[in-house]
Amino acid sequence: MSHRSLAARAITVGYDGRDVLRGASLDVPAGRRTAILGANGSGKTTLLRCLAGAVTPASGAVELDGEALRHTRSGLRAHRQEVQLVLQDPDDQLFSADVYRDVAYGPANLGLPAAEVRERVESALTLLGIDGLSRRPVHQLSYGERKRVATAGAVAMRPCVLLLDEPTAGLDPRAEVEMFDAVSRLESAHTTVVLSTHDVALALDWAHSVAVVVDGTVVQGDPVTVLSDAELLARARLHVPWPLALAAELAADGVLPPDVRPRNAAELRRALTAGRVQ
Ligand SMILES: Nc1ncnc2c1ncn2[C@@H]1O[C@H](COP(=O)(O)OP(=O)(O)OP(=O)(O)O)[C@@H](O)[C@H]1O
Repeated sequence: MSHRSLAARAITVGYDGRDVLRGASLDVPAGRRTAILGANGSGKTTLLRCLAGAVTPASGAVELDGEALRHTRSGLRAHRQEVQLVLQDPDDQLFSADVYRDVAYGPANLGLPAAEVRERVESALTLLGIDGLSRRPVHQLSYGERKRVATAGAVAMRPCVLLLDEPTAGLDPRAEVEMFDAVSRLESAHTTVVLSTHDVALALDWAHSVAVVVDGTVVQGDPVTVLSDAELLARARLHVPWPLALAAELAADGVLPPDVRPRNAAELRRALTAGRVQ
């Protein structure tokens, strides 16, 4: 398994004759963390579904390592071995009676030997910190537990790119930290991670690149630049993340220089003690 780049090139896609995305482009360079932000209904899930090959755009292309995805049976099958999507609601994804069988479903479907399926399931459950749930009936699990099981199912496919649709929505703060611990372990194992979220502070702190879905298109750039753009964020029904908003207020009070752009509490603290970030 190795990092691979994924991209959407000028895709137009909609439902029932109504376009959701109109010529939207997104770049996910290999190994770079990409966060997708946007209002409810803006098209984040639609974009992720296109990247995963689950929805076919009316025009434009999805490319993996520069090669256009072919929406044929074999093209999609090959794509899904490399790119996995974890849906926002785990109940849209889970269907087996118990956790083990659910996580094993994908690898077993690839026709892998039983020993390899077992090894993949066990390592995915360990990576998500849910070894103890292996024999539990899925319907008895809490929402947060089901979310981890759904993620383990995608991880067991050993994708090069993992797309996570709102992975922290509905999780308690500790579970959120644990989800990101799991994401870090995946990155160490050469999986490129893309996620959608409404959490602007999380995107600022975590991502290498931020993409805002707004008015049917995508505005992508480095997190500090994009998330300092109050006009863009207002159009997207988002707000400036607190570290940048607080630094701007402290700059207005003359406490910080105007060009300080902290990405998190630690950077803000450093700026306050040292006079500026870096
Ligand atoms: N299968 C579908 N059939 C018809 N319309 C759909 C379908 N899926 C999504 N839509 C519509 O497309 C638009 C974009 O939906 P999408 O789920 O991509 O948005 P989102 O940005 O992920 O929203 P949220 O933040 O609420 O999860 C919405 O208006 C939605 O109602």
